[in-house]
Parts: sequence; C-alpha cells; structure tokens
Amino acid sequence: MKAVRAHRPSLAAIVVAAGSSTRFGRDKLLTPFAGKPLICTTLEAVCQVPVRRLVLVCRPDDRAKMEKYVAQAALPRRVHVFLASGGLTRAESVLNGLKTLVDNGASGQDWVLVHDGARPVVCRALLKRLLAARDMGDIVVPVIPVVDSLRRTSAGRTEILDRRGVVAIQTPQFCRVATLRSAYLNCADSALFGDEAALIESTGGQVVTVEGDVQNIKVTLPGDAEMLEAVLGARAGTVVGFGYDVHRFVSGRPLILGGIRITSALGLDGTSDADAVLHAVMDAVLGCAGAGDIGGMFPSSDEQYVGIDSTVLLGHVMADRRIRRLRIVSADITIVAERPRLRDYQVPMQKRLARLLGLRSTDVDVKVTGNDAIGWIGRGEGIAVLCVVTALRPTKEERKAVR
Ligand SMILES: Nc1ccn([C@@H]2O[C@H](COP(=O)(O)O)[C@@H](O)[C@H]2O)c(=O)n1
Ligand SMILES: C[C@@]1(CO)OP(=O)(O)OP(=O)(O)OC[C@H]1O
Repeated sequence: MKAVRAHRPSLAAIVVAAGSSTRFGRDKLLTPFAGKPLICTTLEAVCQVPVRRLVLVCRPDDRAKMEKYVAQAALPRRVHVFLASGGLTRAESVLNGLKTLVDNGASGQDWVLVHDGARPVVCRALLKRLLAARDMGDIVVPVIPVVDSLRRTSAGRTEILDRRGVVAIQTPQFCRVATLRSAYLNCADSALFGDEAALIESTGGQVVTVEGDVQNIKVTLPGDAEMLEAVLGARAGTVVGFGYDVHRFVSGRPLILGGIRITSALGLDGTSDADAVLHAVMDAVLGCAGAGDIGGMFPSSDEQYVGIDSTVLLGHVMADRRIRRLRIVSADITIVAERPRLRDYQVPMQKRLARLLGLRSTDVDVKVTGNDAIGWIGRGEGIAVLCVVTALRPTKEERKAVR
C-alpha cells in the first residue's frame, strides 16, 4: 500500500464495499463463494484490465479483515491497493474513494472504474467494452435490457409499467477522475443519486451506454449465492490433488494432527511438529496446482524447519502465487491409525482445517479408521493420512490477467 508517483493518464478502480448486507443476511463480501471470499473475486475481476491504483472502500470495522483479503487476492504486481472508509451513503463512499485515489497520486486526467464490491463476476469482455467507449461521452455505463414485465406496487394496488426501452444499469461505471470530482463539487446533494451516471448527468454530463452482461450479477439476496456459485463453477475447470503422509510413533513428543493437540502417550517423529494430517493436506493442495510437494518446498535438511508448527507451513503454501490463483473447494481426509482413538477430535480438526483453508466446515471431511490390526499401522508403529482436495482452476482470462 505504498504511494505511487503521478504520471500520464492511467487506469484506476474504486470498489465500493461498505454496505451492510442487510438483505443477504450475513456479510456477503467476506463470505467464501467457490472457495474464495467474494471481495477477493471482485478485486481480481476488476484487475483483468490494466488497473494501476485500486481503492477498496470498506466499513471502518472491516478494515483489518479487508487488509487480509487484499493480501490474499491474486492481483497483478502492477496494482497498488489503498483502503478508504465508507460513508453513510454510496455516494459518500465513492467520494471517500475518490479522495483516497487523488491523495495517492491519481490525476484528474486518469480514468476510473467505479464498481460494486458485490459484483464479483464482471468479465474482461465487458471491461474492454467500457474502455473502448471512453471518448464517446462523460461517463460510460453497462446496461442490460429488462426482460420481465414490470409493475409498480403501492398500498396493495398494482399498475402496469411499459418496459419498452427500459434497461437495468450495472457497474463498473467508467469516467475521468476529474469528471467525477467536478460532479461531486457541483452537486448540492450527491446522496440523491443512485449511481455515478445519474450524478454526472445531473451536472450536465453525457451518459454513454454499452452492452452489459447478465452474468454480472449484484449479489443481494440469499438466493443469489447459489447463482454465483453456479456462474463461478461454470467458468472454471475442476482440478483434484492427492496427498499422502506417514509418520512413526515415538515417545517424548506431543501428538498434533490437523493443527489440534491430541492426548496421547506417544507423539509422531519428524523434522517439524510431524502433523501428518496437515502434511497430506498441503501435498493435496500443491497437487491441485501441479506445484510439487512439501518436501521440495520445506526440505527436512534445512534447520529452519526443525520443530516448526505445520500450520505455519500451510500458511506459506496458501500464500504461494500458484495456490492463490486457485479456489480451493473441498478437502477430504482419511487418517489411518490403530490408536489413539481419534473420534472425539474429528470435529475440532474439521473446524481448524476449514479455517486454515478458508473453507466452510461442511466443505471439509475428516475420517478416521484403524487398520484391522494388520501390518505396521496395525501394530501401532505409526499412522498414515490420505487427503483429496478439489479446487477450481482460474479461467484463461484470469490466468492472463495475473502474471
Ligand atoms: N484411531 C481410530 C480409529 C478408528 N476410530 C473410530 O472407530 C471407527 C471404526 O474404526 P475401524 O478401524 O473399524 O475402521 C471409525 O469410523 C472411527 O470412528 C477412532 O476413533 N480412532
Ligand atoms: C514437514 C517437513 C519439513 O521439513 O518435515 P517432516 O516434519 O519430517 O515431515 P515429512 O512429511 O516427513 O517431510 C516434509 C517436510 O517438508
């Protein structure tokens, strides 16, 4: 989040994410959809065109979480992200974003895309249509035709509305920084306007429309969650990664599995804390990206890994560029151990793993089984863990955008 020096016209984005999610029922922007918090998907989507400065406008209470999600998002290296505080209205939030943009070196001649944080699937083709129409008016907006019949309801009575020529307005809305700034300066009450196009038009500016995209949905109602998952799933390909790990029981070490301390007379031997569950999970995650294994990433010959907490290693795996580009969708784990009894730890492990992987606990399954007293596992000499992780691979467009 460092300052950028002013230069000839460049592209910026303001993403407004300071709403209260009242109609959705929980904080939709921080909720994972198809394995990624919604806001990360939106930020990645808007950066499919060469954005240099990106202002994320959020509620002051969400600032720390948003900083974390910005760091998690797979954004191109050219993008400098700044956070701004939201206001009481959308207009106030956009104005705060605009001030932050200008304070961080954007010039009036720069171009800005103002986008709803809750529209995570804006496609590159739509962004390019906006950029191509930049000189045709004062602000460019995407629109889609209204296909349903319309009625206005009031006090129990309804009246038919003529839908001919009626379009629904989407975001991003695209204009010069100076155009947006002067619209705010010249408008008595910007809160009266629902979007930037209405505001700019009210001060005499010309609005240009381009074709929007029906998939560019604004996640608003609880039912939109399924629609969003379906759109994201349809756009990406599923990949599967498999992981396997074995560690030997020894005395004098704690037993840690899935990031949870287990009551046991014996622990597992290893360079690290020997958390075989996390090791199998990490290998499965890496497998989804074709990124090798943990032995290659964290060699046992390297002293820095002696006694290391495996949740720290998982943090490194999740922060790897190749992994950040994926959407981890599910993890299915089987622990093969004759003893100790692990049944009571299944749910705590499931919850811990879900948090570490950024998943809902229903997307993680932890199974435990013995080995019918057969062989080395049956004799209680060690344990084995198997794990399958599924993930969505980014679309070709997303891969091109993040180098
Ligand atoms: N270390 C273990 C192994 C098994 N369990 C629980 O017992 C069930 C039956 O185990 P099998 O060895 O017959 O597959 C298994 O589903 C687990 O619920 C356990 O708690 N700890
Ligand atoms: C976790 C690492 C870290 O050096 O070591 P160990 O704890 O020995 O675990 P193992 O699964 O045998 O090897 C993977 C290593 O990356």
